Amino acid sequence: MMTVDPVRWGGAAAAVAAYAGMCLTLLRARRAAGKRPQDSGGAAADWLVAYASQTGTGEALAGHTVATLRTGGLSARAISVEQLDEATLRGAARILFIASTYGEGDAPDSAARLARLLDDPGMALGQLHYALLALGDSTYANYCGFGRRLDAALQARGAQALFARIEVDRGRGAAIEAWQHHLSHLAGTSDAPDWSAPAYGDWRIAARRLLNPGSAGAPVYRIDLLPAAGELPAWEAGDLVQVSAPGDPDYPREYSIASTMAEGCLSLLVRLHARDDGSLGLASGWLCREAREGAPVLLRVRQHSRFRIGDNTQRPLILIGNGTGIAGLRAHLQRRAEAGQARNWLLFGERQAAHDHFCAGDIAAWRQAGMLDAVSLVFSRDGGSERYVQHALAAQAAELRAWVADGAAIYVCGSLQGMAGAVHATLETVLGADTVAVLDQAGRYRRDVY
Ligand SMILES: Cc1cc2nc3c(=O)[nH]c(=O)nc-3n(C[C@H](O)[C@H](O)[C@H](O)COP(=O)(O)O)c2cc1C
Repeated sequence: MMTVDPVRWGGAAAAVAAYAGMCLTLLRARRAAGKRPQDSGGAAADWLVAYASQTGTGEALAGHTVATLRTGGLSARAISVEQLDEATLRGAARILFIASTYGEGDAPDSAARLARLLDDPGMALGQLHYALLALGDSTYANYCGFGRRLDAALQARGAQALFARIEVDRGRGAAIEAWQHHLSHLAGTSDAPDWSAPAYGDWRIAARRLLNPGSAGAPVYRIDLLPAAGELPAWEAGDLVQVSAPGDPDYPREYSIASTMAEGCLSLLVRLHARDDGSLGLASGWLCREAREGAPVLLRVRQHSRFRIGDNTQRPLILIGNGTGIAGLRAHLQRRAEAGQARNWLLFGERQAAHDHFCAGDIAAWRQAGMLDAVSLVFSRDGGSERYVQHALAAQAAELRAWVADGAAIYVCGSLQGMAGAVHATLETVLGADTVAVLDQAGRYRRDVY
């Protein structure tokens, strides 16, 4: 489904005229870019592909975009918008932006600097030609909110669009094909590399266990999966999977992986979602209830580089989460235990210790093995003085400062509403907003929130 503003595509004649105009603009842009026998790939690339991506879809599309431009002999390089500094932005002649949206119409974490730069009324970008691929999900009220704001801000600063913004609804192929089509024109090639998403693999449910019997919240299941044949594919702690549910194969659901490869199976923690009318969510209902043990599952592993350990291996880790967010934190803690990295502090929140103490056995085992320095468990309905993880964090402000001074990295996994925003605000209160921004820039503050 192509989701470009319908007004722009209102009449066939207008569309044809617009298309002809666009081709002219592209032709000019291509001439201006000049053809290179081979790509320098260096800092002086003619085309920058700047991605603002949270979970890697935009980053992967940026890689494909660069590859397509290079196929046509153009010099191109992909960078995260985190690396887009003021001098680069003011000096760039051509940038292709790929921007996803998070929260309720928010920018991904990596886009904080870009948003600040574009807020500067003194920023003039008359020299810049750009195009924008906005990634989003039309079930959110603020569909492609950040991409749309970015587009408006670029135009307000005088930048000129090479073609109209393209919006991609939940990864739908038609919009991506439209983007590819424009790129092929830019690069003057019909020989674009294959962009197809990796195929789903055949897996099966090896085991399924209810983790919170008697909970006041919705049931959460641990689901262990194995490939139907052959070896486990490679993944790292922090990575995600996409599951294609039979009732809704076009919209894969993403889950954080809760286990390490060394454990020999891929585990997910899935909360059974019930709609207002009592019917079960399509994907979670199928995974948690309808599919039997042994049932086939179509699944693919996705790298989530922003939530991997990266170069934080030697650092102390502060791991903060709630609910099924323990999944991503569990994979990291298990990996740390396997690697003998003991400086870990887990802060985890749920409702009642008696029912919702997810991963209690793992936590006890890590503690006993000396792999967890500190554990702060907060059960909001048990009547303690600390109700949520952000309150536990605030109550231990001195420890938090000491850990960060000692080089710690902070990993947050779980719900965006209620948890991640409040944790962020607490971090800013305790550490200072500047320090949090520096940690973020340095890859020492990583989030997998949903
Ligand atoms: C927690 C969460 C919040 C989201 N909020 C929005 C939103 O407000 N508007 C929207 O259009 N898409 C929203 N999305 C969808 C993402 O923008 C979409 O999945 C995108 O393809 C992700 O790209 P990325 O992997 O490059 O970050 C949200 C996704 C998640 C997981």
